[in-house]
Amino acid sequence: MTAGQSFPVQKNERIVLQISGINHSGEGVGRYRGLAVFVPGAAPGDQVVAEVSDVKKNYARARLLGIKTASPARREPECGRFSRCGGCRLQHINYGEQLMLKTILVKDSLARIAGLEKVKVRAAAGMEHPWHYRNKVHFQVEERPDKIALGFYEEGTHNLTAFFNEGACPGTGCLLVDDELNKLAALIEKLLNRHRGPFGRRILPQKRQSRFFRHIVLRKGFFTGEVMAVLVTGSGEWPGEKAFVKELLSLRPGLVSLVRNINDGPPGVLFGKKSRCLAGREHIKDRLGHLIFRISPSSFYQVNPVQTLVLYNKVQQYAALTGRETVVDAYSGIGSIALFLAGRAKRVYGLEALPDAVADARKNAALNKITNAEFLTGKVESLIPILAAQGQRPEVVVLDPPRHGCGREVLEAVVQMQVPRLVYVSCNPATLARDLRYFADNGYLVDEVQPVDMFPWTAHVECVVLMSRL
Ligand SMILES: C[S@@+](CC[C@H](N)C(=O)[O-])C[C@H]1O[C@@H](n2cnc3c(N)ncnc32)[C@H](O)[C@@H]1O
Repeated sequence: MTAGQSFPVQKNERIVLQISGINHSGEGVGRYRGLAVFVPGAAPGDQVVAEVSDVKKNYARARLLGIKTASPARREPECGRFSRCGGCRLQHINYGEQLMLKTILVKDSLARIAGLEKVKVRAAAGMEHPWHYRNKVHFQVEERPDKIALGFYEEGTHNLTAFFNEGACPGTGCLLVDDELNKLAALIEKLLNRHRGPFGRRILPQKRQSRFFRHIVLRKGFFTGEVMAVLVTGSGEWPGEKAFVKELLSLRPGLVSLVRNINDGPPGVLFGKKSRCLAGREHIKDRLGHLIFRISPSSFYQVNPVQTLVLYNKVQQYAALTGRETVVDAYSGIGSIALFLAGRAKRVYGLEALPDAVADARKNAALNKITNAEFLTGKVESLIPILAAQGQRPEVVVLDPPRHGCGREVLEAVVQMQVPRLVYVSCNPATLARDLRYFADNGYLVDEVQPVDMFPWTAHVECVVLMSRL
């Protein structure tokens, strides 16, 4: 809108809107008198009646009141908690259409943010069975006066949607999570209630920060079946701990790892610094392709193992190694990409900030008898210039940063190294587009983008990108 112009819609106005796409949060998008209007719960192809709830300079947001004409892409959401629980955003859209929308989302981000309209974006690679794919889940714990409940917070709130032993679908858990982990979570909730000690009864729900039981994190080695449970609690004595452990192990004798993590820090931080193994070992193992990985409670490990193989195979294809190359895997986590590529490279360096993950990566190299991989602890920002100063000239650099993308220093250092081939793995199309613009302005051709659907039914999409130095 330019100064002096009035807005095409007013707050509380009812409008009829044709929905033509989705935004990066999975909300339906339509245009009303030229203004983009976002409608949560609307599907592309719907004609909806909506009430405007918020008007901003470049867009408005509206509440879905009714559907005048339903899109052929609509489906009945599978989960009774859809739209309350903030996890899934696209359960009302059929899976084939979702994949198309995610491909378009990536294309649009590259065009709109980076001006890269001509880049080849392949169709998003989807799953054959897109349910119960998550090998990791993190439940919030709520201490109510009457019980302890596990669940997820509703979008942007601290209201817990409980997942087990109550409500519309008791015991079903989350449809994205591995079923064995759902069952384990339901059992843990029951046993926490049985062995909770005096804490829950003392604490009022509004004082959430001071709650003793904070989170339950469950992980499973999808290809090994090994399961880990981490109970994140405050530092106080838990009188029921021994009885809880004993009963859990008698009911789940195959549990490979049971850990208590102590966290007295602010509520936004998942893990504290101290952990104690309550049973079994402090890690689990998983297999990816021909490799075995050990995974510690706090280490990053991709959550969709089936699609991780699709992603890593693409990375391997784009890296096009012949056995003579030096490869840098920046943001290497527990070393999975570095080790995946090591068999086809002369030497691989993994760069990672988290000491626990680097320790896992080194153990993973030994476990797989890989001797040409070296893992360095520190920020990629400082490690890449150090490698460059040592005279390393990698033929391939893989970048797999967190959602906020690469720091400017990383982009500059990679360009200065004159790396012939870059493979960028991203979980955020917006920061990916920003970083690709930088590479395109500094001597790189963006050859191809492959979106991979790591998170069906959510609005997230992962991408692998190949770039070559002109
Ligand atoms: C998206 S994960 C990728 C992990 C790994 N490539 C994989 O596929 O499992 C990003 C990783 O970057 C690490 N990290 C975040 N910021 C970093 C930085 N500035 N320097 C080095 N590592 C960083 C995180 O600890 C995390 O392990």
